[in-house]
Order: sequence, then C-alpha cells, then structure tokens
Amino acid sequence: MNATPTHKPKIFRPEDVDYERPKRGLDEDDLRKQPTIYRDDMLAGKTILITGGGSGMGKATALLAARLGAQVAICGRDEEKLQTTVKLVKEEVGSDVLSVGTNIRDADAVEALIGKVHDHFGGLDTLVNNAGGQFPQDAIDFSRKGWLAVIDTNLNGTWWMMQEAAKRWREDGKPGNIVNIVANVERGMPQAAHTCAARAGVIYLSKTLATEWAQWNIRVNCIGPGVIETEGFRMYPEEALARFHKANPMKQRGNAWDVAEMIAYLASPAARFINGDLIVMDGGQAQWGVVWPAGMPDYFSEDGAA
Ligand SMILES: CCCCCCCCCCC/C=C/C(=O)SCCNC(=O)CCNC(=O)[C@H](O)C(C)(C)COP(=O)(O)OP(=O)(O)OC[C@H]1O[C@@H](n2cnc3c(N)ncnc32)[C@H](O)[C@@H]1OP(=O)(O)O
Ligand SMILES: NC(=O)C1=CN([C@@H]2O[C@H](COP(=O)(O)OP(=O)(O)OC[C@H]3O[C@@H](n4cnc5c(N)ncnc54)[C@H](OP(=O)(O)O)[C@@H]3O)[C@@H](O)[C@H]2O)C=CC1
Repeated sequence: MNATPTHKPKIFRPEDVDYERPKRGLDEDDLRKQPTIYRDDMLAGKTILITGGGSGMGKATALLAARLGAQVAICGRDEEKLQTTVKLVKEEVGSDVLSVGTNIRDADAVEALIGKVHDHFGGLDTLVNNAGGQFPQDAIDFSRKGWLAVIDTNLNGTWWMMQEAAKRWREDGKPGNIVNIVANVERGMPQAAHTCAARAGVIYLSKTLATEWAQWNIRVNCIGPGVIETEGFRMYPEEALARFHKANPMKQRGNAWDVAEMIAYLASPAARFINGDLIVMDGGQAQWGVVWPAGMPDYFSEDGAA
C-alpha cells in the first residue's frame, strides 16, 4: 500500500528569495558597533584567508580580524558581495582586503587563489573555510544535481582549499592553521541530509588531517554553528524561521559576531594546543532538539500517523 504524502514543504529557490524581507542577522551598522574582548593587536602580522567573506559569518570575521591587526583575504563567487566587505573594512579599519573572486568547487581556481594570497602577503597563517550552503528539502526528493551541488561545495570545495593551503605550508616549512565552519550534525539533520553528509565528512577529514599534518605544524579544527541568524536565513520560509531558535534550550539565535569571535580565538596564539577538535556553538541544541527547516512531516506531530 502506498502511503499518502501529508507533508508538502514550501521550498525556497534562489529566485524566490525576497530581498525586501526584514533584515536577517547583523547588518553593517550592527557589525561596526560590535565590541570585542580581544586585544587590538592580537592578530598583528598574521594573514587570514576567509572563504565566503562577502556575507554573514565570513564578513563579520573579516572585519574582526582586520580590527585585531590581521592582513585579510576573502573569496566568494559574487564580486558585488565581496566588495561590500572590502569597503566596510576600509572604512572601519583603514586596511585593504585582498578580494579574489573564486568558486571553491573549482580546484584550479583554488590553487590560483592560494598562490595570489602568498604573492600578495608573503604567506598565510590561518585559512577559514566558511563558504558553503544548502537548501532544505526531504532527502527522498533531492535531485541528482542538487545533491552534487551541496556535496561539491561543502565537502570537495573545503578539501581543495585545505589541500592547497597545506601544500604551500609544507613547501615553505611554515606552520599552518585551518578552521572549518561546519554545522551541528551530531544528531543528524532532517531535511538537510546532503549538508549533514558533507559536514560530517569535513569533521572526520579534519580529525584525520590534524594527526597526519601535525608533523608540519599544521593544526585543523572545526566550528559547528547551530542557528546563527545571517543573510543566509533569507533562503528559509518565514514559518520555519519562526521556529529555528526554539530548537535550543536557550531559545535564542546566535549571530555572526559570536562565530567570528570563536574564529579569532582559534587564529590566535591562545589556541596553539587545540587540534582536531570540533567546537559546537549551538546554545545547547545538540542536547535539546532538531530543526525541520522545510516543515515537520505530519507523521511526527503528536496526533500524526503512528
Ligand atoms: C547547515 C544548516 C542546515 C539547515 C538545516 C537546519 C536548519 C537550522 C537553521 C540554520 C539555518 C542555516 C542556514 C544556513 O546555512 S544559511 C547559510 C548558507 N547559505 C546558503 O545555504 C545559501 C543558499 N544555498 C545555495 O546557494 C544552494 O542551495 C547551493 C548550496 C546548492 C548552491 O549551489 P549552486 O550555486 O550550484 O546552485 P544552483 O542554484 O545552480 O542549484 C544546483 C541544483 O541544486 C538544486 N537546488 C538548489 N536550490 C534548491 C532549492 N531551494 N530546492 C530544491 N533544489 C534546489 C537544484 O537541483 C539545482 O539544479 P537546477 O536549478 O538545475 O534544478
Ligand atoms: N547561519 C547558520 O545558522 C548556519 C550556517 N552554517 C554554515 O556557515 C557558513 C556561513 O554561513 P552564513 O554566513 O550563515 O551564510 P551566507 O550565505 O551569508 O554565507 C555563505 C557564503 O559562502 C559563499 N559561497 C557559497 N558557495 C560558494 C562557492 N562555491 N565558492 C565560493 N564561495 C561560496 C557565499 O558567497 P557567494 O555567494 O559570493 O559565492 C557566501 O558568502 C556556511 O557554510 C553555512 O552553511 C552552518 C550552520 C548554521
């Protein structure tokens, strides 16, 4: 007997995104006002490369790192978004950000990017793999192209970045530091199975490389954000957004600055003995509940089919 589908989630596609919706997360005015506990020369003399630096957590990290004295490089696919970060940092800190349009899925482009950062700054200290994304959908309905797009971006793209950065560190005999932004996947992620698979891959890749690459003084760690309100939220339906924060016992959303401050810590000398770790920033969500970003199927509701 065929089960009758009772659950028809509204899936937002990029063309459905309404950019006139209320702002999501910290805007530039908010970012300018964020305080930091760190000393203002904490990252002086360090070079940091942030993928996906044109928005959300990547943009917040670029600004914070520049404020702490780092030389900053960013990449992403959308030149317009990248330029908003370049301008923000210039206005706030006065320093120039190196911006290189790059699709991290393209291994040749990634190799060129790492080369440009080395040529421009004379080296790289910390790589932040923040670029990524997915769309909420029941796994059974994923198209092949959709599955491949998410795996290629979040797993393969992150790997190309890690490998190219590490090759240069090994060649130059310089220490290296990698921070991978993943997600809170320990209980699985219904309606985000593609990203869950990719992020779990990155976490265990990172744990493995933390050992394999320790001989070259390269550290590898991950940050697993829970619900962090950013521009990326515009991809989700309002009904889902109204529920996201209820999936953690604090009943709050994190913000891009929370994550930026953790990244800055991992980029600092204070983190020199942290390696192969996953730092979860989810307000306790892992112990509390799961999110259904495209709507919970009736089966799971209290009076749903048993
Ligand atoms: C890690 C959180 C998981 C969420 C679940 C828990 C919810 C907790 C709350 C936290 C919310 C978290 C939010 C974020 O992570 S926001 C920050 C990240 N930003 C994004 O995710 C940006 C939006 N996503 C994308 O840009 C795309 O999804 C993608 C990552 C796939 C980009 O790939 P590409 O550039 O190649 O995109 P295309 O448009 O060409 O699509 C390729 C194929 O992918 C399929 N697809 C794409 N979008 C959808 C959709 N909305 N619904 C169904 N299928 C989709 C499709 O097959 C595309 O091919 P076609 O267009 O030819 O059909
Ligand atoms: N916000 C949240 O609650 C959570 C977010 N995350 C993850 O954290 C990271 C940052 O997310 P957030 O700041 O919220 O969202 P954003 O959508 O603002 O940031 C994602 C960035 O990734 C870049 N990007 C995506 N695909 C590629 C690609 N193929 N090549 C280069 N750059 C790419 C985008 O830039 P462009 O469009 O220019 O290519 C964009 O700037 C993402 O990996 C996200 O999935 C994880 C858990 C929860």
